[in-house]
Amino acid sequence: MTISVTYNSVYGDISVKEVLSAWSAGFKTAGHGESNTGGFNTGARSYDGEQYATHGANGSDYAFIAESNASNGLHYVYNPDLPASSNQNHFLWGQLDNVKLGEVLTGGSGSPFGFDDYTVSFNGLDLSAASDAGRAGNAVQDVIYGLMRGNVAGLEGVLNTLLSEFNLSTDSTFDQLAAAGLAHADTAFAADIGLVGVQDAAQDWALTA
Ligand code: HEM
Repeated sequence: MTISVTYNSVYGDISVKEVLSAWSAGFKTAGHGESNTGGFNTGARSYDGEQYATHGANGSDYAFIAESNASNGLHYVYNPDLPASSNQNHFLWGQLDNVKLGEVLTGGSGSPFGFDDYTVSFNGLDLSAASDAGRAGNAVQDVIYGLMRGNVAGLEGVLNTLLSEFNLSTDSTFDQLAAAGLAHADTAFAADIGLVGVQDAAQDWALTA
């Protein structure tokens, strides 16, 4: 599957790396654990679904959505019988296709996650991990647990691998990705920003991306 990127047109002349780093700074850290578990689209205490999302800590609105194109394609293993630190505990497996970054998380508890303000969606990441993958050497875990701590290195590595096939990298701007046919700007996002209460375009986009 080829990578495809949908970005808010206001970020067109900014590099992928700069946008990731701005998101990371805004997200701070989710401080994951009992107090900030994040959740699956299927429900607050569920461990499986098509999407897993969480937002930053300390009042940050920055958030991410990890998404599978497969029905019920992402699974979290939480086994209270194992120590929390066990490699076979607290890990994410399944098929990870898309990572979306933005601000002001919406949805969840049975409905699809979205954002009031979209930044970017990286689609076609094509990562997967088996049910017994554990944490070590699990690319799905590396990318998502990284983001949960505001660390974009795992995602950036995956993007660089995919973009290098096209002589592009995370140093490229979104408009350069678009010129290569890998990305498209969504001007509807830009129009949406600042229009308080108008969320339909963002929601539609979330469902069709
Ligand atoms: C789906 C992506 C998720 C990943 C990659 C993930 C990963 C982790 C990791 C690596 C830890 C640290 C374990 C340690 O102390 O070494 C942890 C802790 C924890 N996670 Fe998750 N987690 C995810 C989602 C969730 C969800 C959906 C819940 C609950 C609904 C949850 C509940 C917890 C709790 C309660 C702890 C603290 C456990 C303890 O200290 O005893 N996590 N998680």
